[in-house]
Amino acid sequence: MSFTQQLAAAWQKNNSLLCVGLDPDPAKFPAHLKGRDDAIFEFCAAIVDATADLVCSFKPQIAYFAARRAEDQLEALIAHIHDKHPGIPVILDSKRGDIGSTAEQYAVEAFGRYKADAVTVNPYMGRDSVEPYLAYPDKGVILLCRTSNPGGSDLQFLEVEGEKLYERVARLAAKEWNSTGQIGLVVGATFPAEIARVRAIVGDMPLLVPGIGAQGGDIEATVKAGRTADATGLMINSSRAILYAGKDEGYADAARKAAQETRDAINQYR
Ligand SMILES: O=c1ccn([C@@H]2O[C@H](COP(=O)(O)O)[C@@H](O)[C@H]2O)c(=O)[nH]1
Repeated sequence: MSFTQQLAAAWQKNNSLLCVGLDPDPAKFPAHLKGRDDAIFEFCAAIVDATADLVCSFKPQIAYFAARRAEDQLEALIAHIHDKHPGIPVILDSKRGDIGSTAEQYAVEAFGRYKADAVTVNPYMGRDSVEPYLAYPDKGVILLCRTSNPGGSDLQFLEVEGEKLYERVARLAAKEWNSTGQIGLVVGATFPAEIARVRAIVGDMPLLVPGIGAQGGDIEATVKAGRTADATGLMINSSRAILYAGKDEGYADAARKAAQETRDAINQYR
């Protein structure tokens, strides 16, 4: 099944637009995991198992694994998700971007090594830097468009021939680069007006929306701005607010409770 099909099935099966982000920071782990060689895997796998029936996708952020030489635990975690929770797509958040020959290697990293179902890509280097990922027909390619951080406006809000740069990215992605239907876009929950603008440009394209929870984005405004006519179209990501909802050995239960509340809050406005 392709990423797009898996996502559509997970939206329905779990009645959820929530994407749980896996950003493991050992400094925030409960005491019983500290010092263990496999702590990152154990921490994330427990969160995954506790929330898998509440989500439409998981999004591991590669920096949290690579910074601690824990890429093997990232591989094991993605294999665990595929094995124990088949049908829940995994988006590798690596935000790669480079010339075509190097992008080919990044695509092998995401889809061959890690076996992710989709990858985040920085489209700043243009069409040929995105094409190598599109060579994997079953995989999703999610381009940065209007990011959730305040500094995103420095470049993404620049006027380019009568439109903002993020609007140009959305238009190119939807009208010129997406002949295979694999592309999605990242649009921050911290900017609901721009979510609505992107939705108007791209039709039903899936949007990955980080920025609720720890970054303070408004759930109601996000859902109303980004939902499609069939009340889907969104993967609304929350990482820290779910991962660190509890501090002690009951952290996975606390994460489940936070995920359930977040999913339900999202569903109120679909
Ligand atoms: O514009 C963007 C693109 C990616 N992210 C990533 O999403 C999560 C957000 O984590 P929270 O703890 O829910 O704030 C994180 O992995 C970022 O790298 C983003 O925040 N904004």
